Amino acid sequence: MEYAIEVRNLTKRYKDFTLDDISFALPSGTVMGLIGENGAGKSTLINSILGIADCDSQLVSMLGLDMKTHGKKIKEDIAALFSGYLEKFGLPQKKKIKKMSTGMRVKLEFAAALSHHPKLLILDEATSGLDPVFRDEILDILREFTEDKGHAILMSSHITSDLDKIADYIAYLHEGKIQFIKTYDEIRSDYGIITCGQELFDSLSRDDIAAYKKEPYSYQVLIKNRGKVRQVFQDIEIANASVEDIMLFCAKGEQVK
Ligand SMILES: Nc1ncnc2c1ncn2[C@@H]1O[C@H](COP(=O)(O)OP(=O)(O)OP(=O)(O)O)[C@@H](O)[C@H]1O
Repeated sequence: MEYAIEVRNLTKRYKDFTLDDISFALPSGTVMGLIGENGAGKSTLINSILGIADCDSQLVSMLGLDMKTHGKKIKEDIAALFSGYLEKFGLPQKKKIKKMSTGMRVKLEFAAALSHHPKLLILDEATSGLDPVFRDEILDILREFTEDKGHAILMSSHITSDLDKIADYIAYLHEGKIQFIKTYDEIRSDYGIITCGQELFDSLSRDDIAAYKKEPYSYQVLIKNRGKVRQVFQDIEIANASVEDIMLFCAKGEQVK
């Protein structure tokens, strides 16, 4: 399989934060959504991959080339967009551009980035601050981009509903560590939510509980081995867990010890 991005054992240490031993591969022709709460390390990961931040790694390769030895060539074939891109990089903002709405400006940035015909797009919260109509237009542009099987996208976003519409894989980063990288099919078949009382909660295998929330008279349980739980408990109701549910459970729920 050809990979648009391959990262092995990437670690980046700040004084109070460590992006810890990250490994993943993004197949060509696919879109990976990078999610995680504020401060989880999404921008640090993207900046490390792009060489904007120094990091330790065994391998960072993009479009089949090693970033250490072919950084210049790789950068010709990738486009990276960040939130507030124009401001951040001090690009000339002519009056006409200044007068544009945020939505128009972001569309312009995408158009400019794509006009170089990149093979890989790396987007860090690039659509944040846009209303649903503009975000939808950007998603259409991204969908068109991925129709070419030689193209790929890595995009961080807090708007999980956007990722639901476009991503093939979801990578969930929590406190500097990758919690999982899964396809939507895997997420649907692996995870589920059970609302239950103490008795059922106690009889669930601890290995099958990803996280739970205790409510006054019941438990909300995010299970992670849905098929196995279903085999044991044939009559219980298991609701589907969205990517947002999983994030909320893992970030705010309790873990079994
Ligand atoms: N240059 C830096 N020096 C020291 N610490 C940093 C630096 N850049 C980021 N950090 C820390 O690294 C952690 C991860 O930050 P990062 O911006 O990667 O998270 P994020 O997942 O992108 O968050 P957000 O969703 O809020 O953008 C934070 O605790 C942040 O304070």
